[in-house]
Amino acid sequence: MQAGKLVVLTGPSGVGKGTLLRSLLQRHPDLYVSISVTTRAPRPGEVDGQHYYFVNRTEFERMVAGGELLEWAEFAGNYYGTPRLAVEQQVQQGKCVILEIELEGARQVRQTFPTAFRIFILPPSLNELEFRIRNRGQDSEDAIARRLQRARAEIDAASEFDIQIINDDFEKALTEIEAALLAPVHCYSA
Ligand SMILES: Nc1nc2c(ncn2[C@@H]2O[C@H](COP(=O)(O)OP(=O)(O)O)[C@@H](O)[C@H]2O)c(=O)[nH]1
Ligand SMILES: Nc1ncnc2c1ncn2[C@@H]1O[C@H](COP(=O)(O)OP(=O)(O)O)[C@@H](O)[C@H]1O
Repeated sequence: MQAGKLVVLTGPSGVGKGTLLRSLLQRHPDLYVSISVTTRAPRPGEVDGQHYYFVNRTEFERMVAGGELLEWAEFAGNYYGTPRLAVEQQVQQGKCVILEIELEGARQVRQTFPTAFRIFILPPSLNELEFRIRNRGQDSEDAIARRLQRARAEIDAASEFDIQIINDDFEKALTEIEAALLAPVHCYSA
């Protein structure tokens, strides 16, 4: 793979990764955001092949065994993974590919693709994180508890990443991500 065109975006559930990415894509349509495979049930409004590829555990395990995933992890009781082929094809075509994945997956990518640029998004506080997850209104109490429990360990690992961005003021965080991708990663030109 071409060096420097793979970007990993990690941060606790509910910190705003998806929302930041949607805005980033609007401003920079040339970016390619990888579509993950998951065993999680679709949320209302989520479209198969657009937000995720929704599969059952047997199908997911078949993909793992077949080497079809660049990385994968279990998160809050479900499997999540990055389809390898699409990412490799997009990088070969010169695209800047963004993986929005959790900590274990990010660590795997560091082993297999050490030149990937890795960004960690932090919440202003754990209280605000919990507020955002609840306010989003998409998860059961059990799913919220699992996400918050995982959030603490993820936040503790933030220093493993190339940069840390606090998503407090949304526009400021977006501008910081843009600046990071513009300068060292060359995902697009000014
Ligand atoms: N390792 C890995 N994590 C993923 C992948 N896709 C999504 N995730 C992460 O899985 C976690 C749960 O995602 P999701 O159920 O959509 O919940 P949300 O992040 O709270 O909206 C998040 O931290 C995602 O970044 C993937 O392909 N691989
Ligand atoms: N800077 C911000 N300030 C306040 N709320 C935010 C901010 N960024 C995102 N949100 C909100 O937080 C919730 C979680 O965001 P989301 O993008 O789903 O998080 P993630 O993809 O990291 O799980 C959403 O309701 C979103 O609108």
